[in-house]
Amino acid sequence: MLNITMIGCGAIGVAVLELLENDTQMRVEHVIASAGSEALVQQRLAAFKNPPLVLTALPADAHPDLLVECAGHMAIEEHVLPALERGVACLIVSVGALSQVGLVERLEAAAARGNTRIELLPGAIGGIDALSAAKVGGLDSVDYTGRKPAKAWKNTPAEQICDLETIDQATVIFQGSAREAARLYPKNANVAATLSLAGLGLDRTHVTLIADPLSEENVHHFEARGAFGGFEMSLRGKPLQANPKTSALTVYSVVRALGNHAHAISI
Ligand SMILES: NC(=O)C1=CN([C@@H]2O[C@H](COP(=O)(O)OP(=O)(O)OC[C@H]3O[C@@H](n4cnc5c(N)ncnc54)[C@H](O)[C@@H]3O)[C@@H](O)[C@H]2O)C=CC1
Ligand SMILES: O=C([O-])CC(=O)C(=O)O
Repeated sequence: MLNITMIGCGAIGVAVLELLENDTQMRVEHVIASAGSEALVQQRLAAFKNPPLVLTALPADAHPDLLVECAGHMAIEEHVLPALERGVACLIVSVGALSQVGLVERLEAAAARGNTRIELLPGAIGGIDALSAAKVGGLDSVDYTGRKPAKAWKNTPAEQICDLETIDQATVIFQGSAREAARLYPKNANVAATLSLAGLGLDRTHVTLIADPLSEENVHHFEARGAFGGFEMSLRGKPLQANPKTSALTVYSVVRALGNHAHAISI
């Protein structure tokens, strides 16, 4: 039985727990919540038959098989770095955090000292296997467009560019590098950062972000060209009801990755 600790118990975390509730090969034993939110998290877990224990940090004597982050960018510094140092293998969805200068190197160094590994999950996007394979032969360009319903851009700098309540057509709210996208739209820049890390890097990956009042999906489209040829992919993700900024595929990506650690064959 794979013993898992999960950081964060919001839209992704609760949905992952629901999917794993009756699994016989893996179990989330502990959930790490932000200090002060323990009661709220307990409430979210009330309907589970056998809920995980809620903590605010990984206890010093705990050695889960895997620590999976489903919380947000701050959790990488707070929980993932120290867990790697202690030799706990980590999986993360908040890949956008890695656009902070120096964080990739710090994670690598912590994992090396702990003799363990960190895995960056594809989350809301697909095709990362093909993109990172294409990188081996050399890439010329990677262009990404993220299109989401207008309400998904609430509380972001998009509010200074257009009135999200009243726009009646698709509006470009950002064009630039993945590095700048991550700085301005951290909660929506995980896909851009993942494509950058798999492909041409944060400065050479071109990003366009669109607020679309006519869309009910989170559409991630990218086009890559290089020595291998070219490919493009469009993923029309359904947003989670509990958090419209997050696509449902992210939940399934976490469950798939955990399953790949628990099962004899990984795919
Ligand atoms: N790679 C990808 O494609 C995607 C990645 N994400 C990432 O996943 C994160 C979580 O997404 P949702 O579940 O939709 O968000 P959410 O806001 O519904 O839930 C996040 C939960 O984590 C908790 N949390 C925040 N910081 C924490 C910390 N330092 N320690 C412990 N708990 C903490 C919050 O209190 C909240 O309950 C997002 O912030 C985003 O960075 C989200 C969507 C796609
Ligand atoms: O679609 C999603 O779930 C999240 C997203 O765009 C991102 O973080 O880049």
